[in-house]
Amino acid sequence: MLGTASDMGKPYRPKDHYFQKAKQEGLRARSAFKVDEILKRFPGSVKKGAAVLDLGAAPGGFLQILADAVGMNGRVIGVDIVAIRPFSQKWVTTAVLDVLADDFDAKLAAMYDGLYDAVISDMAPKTSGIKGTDEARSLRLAGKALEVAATRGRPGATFVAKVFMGGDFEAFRDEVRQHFEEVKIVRPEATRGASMEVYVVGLRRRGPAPAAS
Ligand SMILES: C[S@@+](CC[C@H](N)C(=O)[O-])C[C@H]1O[C@@H](n2cnc3c(N)ncnc32)[C@H](O)[C@@H]1O
Repeated sequence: MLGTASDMGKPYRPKDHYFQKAKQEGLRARSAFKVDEILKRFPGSVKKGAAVLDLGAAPGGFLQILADAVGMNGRVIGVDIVAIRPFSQKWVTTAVLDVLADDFDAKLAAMYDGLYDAVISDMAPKTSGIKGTDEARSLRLAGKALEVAATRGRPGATFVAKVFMGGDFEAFRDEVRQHFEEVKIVRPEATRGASMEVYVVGLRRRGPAPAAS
């Protein structure tokens, strides 16, 4: 069986089962299967009509799944430091933004100044090969995603962020617990065997509603 824990430690295979399946299904990235699995595991986490923010969204695999999940009465905003090929669905908007830039919050608010029902991050740093450095960089990106969820998420909102396990992972999970009623750690089946990545899922953001920007 492919893509399961039994793959742990197997060598990196760029053109694996999920890569081929993504190609066949017209998906922009194999990672689409990861968010699809997360949404299926937590029914109601992203509903029809929801406003969703996707951080680190290029090339757009997650966006394809999220666009279908929210439907035409929803709204999906996708940002990344690299450009995302435009979507035909009018409810999907993308922009080239660096979440760590000083003007990120202002630029994001200029795109959409409402509250989000879900903030999702698949952001990953360029890896250096130095474990501690890569873990710290991954946590910094996830930490920024959490800050956005805490300041722009509606009470009851969903949070999903990819994190490389290790380092201060547990402190980050505890921080997510302060903002969300329930926190789950998910390693989707489509995760490559040797990868240390997991998704921290926060369900039901605790109130009150953040002040309007
Ligand atoms: C694994 S890829 C995302 C794949 C995407 N979820 C999909 O399904 O197509 C990780 C992304 O994080 C982005 N990223 C890394 N650092 C970032 C930052 N500071 N701001 C925004 N995006 C960033 C990278 O450019 C990269 O496209």
